[in-house]
Amino acid sequence: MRNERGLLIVMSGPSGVGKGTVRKALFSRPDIKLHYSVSVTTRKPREGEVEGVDYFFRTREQFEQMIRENKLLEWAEYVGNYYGTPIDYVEKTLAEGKDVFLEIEVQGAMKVRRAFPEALFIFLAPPSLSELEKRIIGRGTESKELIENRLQAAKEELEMMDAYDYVVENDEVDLACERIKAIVIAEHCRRERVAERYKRMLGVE
Ligand SMILES: Nc1nc2c(ncn2[C@@H]2O[C@H](COP(=O)(O)OP(=O)(O)O)[C@@H](O)[C@H]2O)c(=O)[nH]1
Ligand SMILES: Nc1ncnc2c1ncn2[C@@H]1O[C@H](COP(=O)(O)OP(=O)(O)O)[C@@H](O)[C@H]1O
Repeated sequence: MRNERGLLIVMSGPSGVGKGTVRKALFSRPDIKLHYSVSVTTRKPREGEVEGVDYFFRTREQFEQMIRENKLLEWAEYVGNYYGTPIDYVEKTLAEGKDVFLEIEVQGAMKVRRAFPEALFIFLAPPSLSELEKRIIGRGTESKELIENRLQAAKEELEMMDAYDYVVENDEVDLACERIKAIVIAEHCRRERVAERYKRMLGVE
């Protein structure tokens, strides 16, 4: 029986690369058992987004209160809105031995690295910059000005790729999911082997 803490998996990537799409595809597969941490945001809901499923939608005042009360594992301001990870869900789920999946931007991911250096960091990358631009524009959820801001943010985010443990190309959604699954399985195996070797060295079981 596994009674160790679960694995914290952090996925980032530039706006429009397909993080939301890949995450939803991952969570619709019965062969991958991850637990999604729903973030809090001050951004307005997009059409079809559901409170408590896509995000917890809050006012700036409510969000700032959560910061003051230390209810967030990390938070960041991104293109004019706050985004943050509720700490209680992450702690509780990891303690139950379950793997938690965060889909967050790069500044927040670096804060998670400080709090959870053992977490697994995956960067979702586009096949090309022109394909990325096509996807941001093609999604059609933002105004022209916001698209410009997101494209600028995306270029800065791409520079952070080096800080991640793995880079996964999102050329096709199913392939990206397969790669993430393979990384998570390999990481579990590696960590279990390391723990076993260490216990043997100490002479404990
Ligand atoms: N730091 C941080 N970033 C988040 C969190 N939740 C979502 N994000 C990121 O905020 C950025 C904007 O998210 P969103 O407005 O939903 O747009 P989209 O991901 O580009 O479709 C994305 O890079 C998300 O990964 C969070 O809890 N913390
Ligand atoms: N592998 C892919 N191939 C083609 N289009 C994709 C792929 N992944 C995502 N998309 C499309 O790109 C757009 C942005 O995807 P989205 O998941 O909203 O990105 P993000 O959450 O990273 O901002 C959407 O219109 C989505 O359907």
